[in-house]
Amino acid sequence: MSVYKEYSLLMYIFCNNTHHDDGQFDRNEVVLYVFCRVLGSPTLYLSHDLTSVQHNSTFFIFFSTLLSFVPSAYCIFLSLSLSAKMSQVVATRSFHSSLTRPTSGSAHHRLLTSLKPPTFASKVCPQQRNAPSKVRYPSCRVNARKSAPAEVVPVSPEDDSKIEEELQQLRGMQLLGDTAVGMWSKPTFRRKTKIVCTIGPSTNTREMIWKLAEAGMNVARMNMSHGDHASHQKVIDLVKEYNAQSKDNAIAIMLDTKGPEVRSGDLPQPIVLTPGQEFTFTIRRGVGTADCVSVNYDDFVNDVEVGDMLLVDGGMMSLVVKSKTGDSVKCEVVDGGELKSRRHLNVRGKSATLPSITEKDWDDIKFGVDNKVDFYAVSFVKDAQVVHELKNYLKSCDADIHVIVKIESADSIPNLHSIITASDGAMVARGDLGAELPIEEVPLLQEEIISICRSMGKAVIVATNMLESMIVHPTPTRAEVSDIAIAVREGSDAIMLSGETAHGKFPLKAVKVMHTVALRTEATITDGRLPPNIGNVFKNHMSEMFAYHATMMSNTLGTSTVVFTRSGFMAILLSHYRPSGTIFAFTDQKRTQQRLALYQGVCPIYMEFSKDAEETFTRALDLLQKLGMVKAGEEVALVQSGKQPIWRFQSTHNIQVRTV
Ligand SMILES: Nc1ncnc2c1ncn2[C@@H]1O[C@H](COP(=O)(O)OP(=O)(O)OP(=O)(O)O)[C@@H](O)[C@H]1O
Ligand SMILES: CC(=O)C(=O)O
Repeated sequence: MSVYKEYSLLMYIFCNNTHHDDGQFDRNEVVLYVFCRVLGSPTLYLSHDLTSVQHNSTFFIFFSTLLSFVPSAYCIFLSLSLSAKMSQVVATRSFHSSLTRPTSGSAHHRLLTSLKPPTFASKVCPQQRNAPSKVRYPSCRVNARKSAPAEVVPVSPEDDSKIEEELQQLRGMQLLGDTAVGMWSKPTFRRKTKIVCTIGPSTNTREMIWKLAEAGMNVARMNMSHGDHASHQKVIDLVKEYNAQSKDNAIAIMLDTKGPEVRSGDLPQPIVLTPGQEFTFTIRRGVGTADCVSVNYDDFVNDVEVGDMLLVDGGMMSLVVKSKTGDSVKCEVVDGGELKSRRHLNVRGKSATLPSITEKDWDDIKFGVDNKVDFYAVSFVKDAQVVHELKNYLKSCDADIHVIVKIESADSIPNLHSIITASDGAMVARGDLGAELPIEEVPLLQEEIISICRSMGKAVIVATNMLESMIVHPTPTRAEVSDIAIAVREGSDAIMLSGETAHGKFPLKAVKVMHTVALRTEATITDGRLPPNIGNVFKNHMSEMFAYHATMMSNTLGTSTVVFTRSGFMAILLSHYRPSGTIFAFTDQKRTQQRLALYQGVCPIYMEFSKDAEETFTRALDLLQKLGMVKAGEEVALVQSGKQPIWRFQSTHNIQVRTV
């Protein structure tokens, strides 16, 4: 069914309109192209110089756009003598006139393929020309050129002197202004992909939380499989204390539920398993001998069958089931190793028949509500029902906590779309995923989950083993570095450190390596890549259109984006379009600032809003300049859109290009 929208569009452009003989397009033409292309509405074109209107390429775009989409549209050319420094586009939606909104993919395609010169189309939305209908294989365009020297920090974590040099240089910025410069003076300020750090015995002190934040941590994760409420409370309090002190940086808090995981019991000391050896798992409590250990799940004996392959510790060891009794499962060791306390047990190809949210999880979830955490990472989600159940519970508590589903169970795979649709984002939990499913499926599923999340406008985190060797070694393997680069190129919002920061020997170095590799990789991605069907999710929402066009403008003009948000909605929406410049998200809500820390490309900044829009804009741009985030004379795309209007009518959305 075609979508009919009723609105009228008034487009006006005030700008220093320059004429280009070289066939290149200027800012006005970009703006015109962008808006005519999709809105297809009566258009008023104001220009101080009609020759620019007569320019062949402009005519081409103008008429091909209007005629191909909107036969009834009309355009008016006016010649004005304007040289204002600001170009402004205002689209006003009302319900007085009726026009068809051209949103069909084929129309888009027609327009894009008819556009000349091609450089323009490739500048504005190159990803659509090549977009496959289903992303199965890496589709990103990577330019092998070197990144700007200022953005390259040393790759080797050993090279602390160079890192320190960079930190010193950035710290110098603190002298620039009188506001706290926490985030912006750290080497995190241009990295778009966010870093999640699991906090554990290596990092649960005040000193380490501060150092992790300075090194680039954006989200602190607490794994409820370990520790108790008292130890997690201490971490939450420390992160909140850091956030309160650091006016311009915020660390989000993520509570990761234990879920229905099956683990072996406590052992007085590690047991060495050798291939061919007989070994027994029992549901009897408190057993921990050289050839038998307890399992924490009473139905374990019923769930496994003779011939099943058991994976211990994410596949570090494996055993085949040989026989069963009423309370025990006898196995033969296939791949041996050292069995320590409380290790994960997975049955290849099977998920445990436990509910996704256990009693312990509900207790932990309540703990999260009381402590106003930002995200739940829900383990072993198998279907969307459990997400609805949790969301309903959170609504009943009036708790504003976002739900990230962990994709790690074999049963979740057939339900990926419905699970992700119900959630606020997903985590590719590769540890258990690679144990429940054949390991070679993991990279393919990672790519697919990222692609689904991107097309649905949901956050996505890639987790587990990213720098595993750095738990004990100060340098990463080359394969680990490549793994980070792949997750960044695939477009994940965040990448996660687990044991590396929880109990590793080099937690800070691990964060620095992750930061450096992500930053270096991002510098090779030349333009924002839109997932092919992202528009389908929000197609009825005007904000989506403005996020899309703001992204195209920002990519074409090479600007960063400035947005003002209370709920975070518009900043998150913009993030999903992955503009190539930074999204500076100003908010007057601390919770929103904290939550936005997870989203790719978003620099969340807390600032009181004034009643006057213009005054707030000026203060925001001044602050960015003071912090060294933008320079005088630089242009930024300032977006006013979203669900909750601030300083505008519900029906009026804006993109302005402003010169700082
Ligand atoms: N709060 C904590 N207290 C004590 N140890 C912890 C804590 N958090 C993590 N760890 C240690 O760090 C290791 C790695 O953390 P991670 O979050 O990856 O847990 P995991 O048990 O390996 O896997 P999963 O993420 O699937 O629960 C854990 O196995 C545990 O030994
Ligand atoms: C993160 C996690 O739970 C996993 O990889 O299994």
